[in-house]
Amino acid sequence: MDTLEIRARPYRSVLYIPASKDRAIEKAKGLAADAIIFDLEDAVAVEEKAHARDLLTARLTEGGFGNRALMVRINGLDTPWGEDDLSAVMAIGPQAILLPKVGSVTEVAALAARLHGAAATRNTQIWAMMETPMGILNAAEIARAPRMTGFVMGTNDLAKELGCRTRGAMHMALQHCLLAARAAGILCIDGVYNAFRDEEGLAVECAEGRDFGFDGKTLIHPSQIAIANTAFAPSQAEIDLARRQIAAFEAATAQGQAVAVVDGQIVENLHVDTARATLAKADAIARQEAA
Ligand SMILES: CC(C)(COP(=O)(O)OP(=O)(O)OC[C@H]1O[C@@H](n2cnc3c(N)ncnc32)[C@H](O)[C@@H]1OP(=O)(O)O)[C@@H](O)C(=O)NCCC(=O)NCCSC(=O)C[C@H](O)C(=O)O
Ligand SMILES: [Mg+2]
Repeated sequence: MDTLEIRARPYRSVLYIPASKDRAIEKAKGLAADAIIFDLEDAVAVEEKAHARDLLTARLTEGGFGNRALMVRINGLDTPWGEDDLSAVMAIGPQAILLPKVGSVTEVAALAARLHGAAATRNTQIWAMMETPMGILNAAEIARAPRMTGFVMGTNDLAKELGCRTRGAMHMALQHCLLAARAAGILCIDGVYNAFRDEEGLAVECAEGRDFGFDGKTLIHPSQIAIANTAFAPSQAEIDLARRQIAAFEAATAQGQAVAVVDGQIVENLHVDTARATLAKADAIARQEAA
């Protein structure tokens, strides 16, 4: 997939749903999340792993999730559940498989080779949880792995591995993964905000993630969706400015100028690229919300 195809849909809100919770799976059909991660890994207790796998297979086969992007986070292939998860997922062929705790490009390439062999997964993409020190260090290579189209930051695991106590202490890792993702033309989604009843705190963290350049935020509760959808969408002021920048630049170039001025700031061809990307994102959101 090329970058344009990858960016054809929004990923403002990416909701985790424990695959063991049938009620939550059903509820997802009416939620305004842009994407859903059905989780077989950390949100599912060991005793429930097999039940969750069977339930998810049944629900995904039934369908009814509309236009949302659907991905499945399997257990690591080095765990007792990973191979069974992969077999189940290969029969369904979701849009993407999210591989946890990725440490190297070799792990992704091995998974990609296996997907190649099954008809249902011919078009299945791979996403990587970026949440181990080795994974972060290898981010640039992982971002270029076969079938790789997105990173999800795993800030809980990363904090555990680093022994750090604040999000600020992970800024370097977050930005390193963003650099790697952008260099490869793939998506990059921010980590979860654990205090799911603290709406103000979530809004602050979403604003920071948007300022950094993330495409959206992973979420753990339906009440977080609207906040992320607002934070990661272009505002009306940004859309208006983008239109005025494009118009001013086109008028300037028609007169042989390479630079226009809008609101006291220069507008060059690179700013017009950004303005067009803003409008494309707004269009993608409108299409998603109309579907
Ligand atoms: C956090 C929760 C355990 C809270 O659950 P609960 O107390 O039951 O919430 P509510 O009573 O407020 O629920 C209200 C209704 O909403 C539905 N619900 C709740 N959560 C979800 C959801 N995620 N998706 C869809 N629907 C959801 C409830 O069923 C209620 O519905 P109804 O009864 O019809 O009114 C719980 O929200 C939860 O389990 N969240 C997901 C946790 C999870 O997925 N964790 C794993 C991902 S985080 C992670 O691993 C990140 C990464 O790897 C890292 O390292 O950082
Ligand atoms: Mg994790």
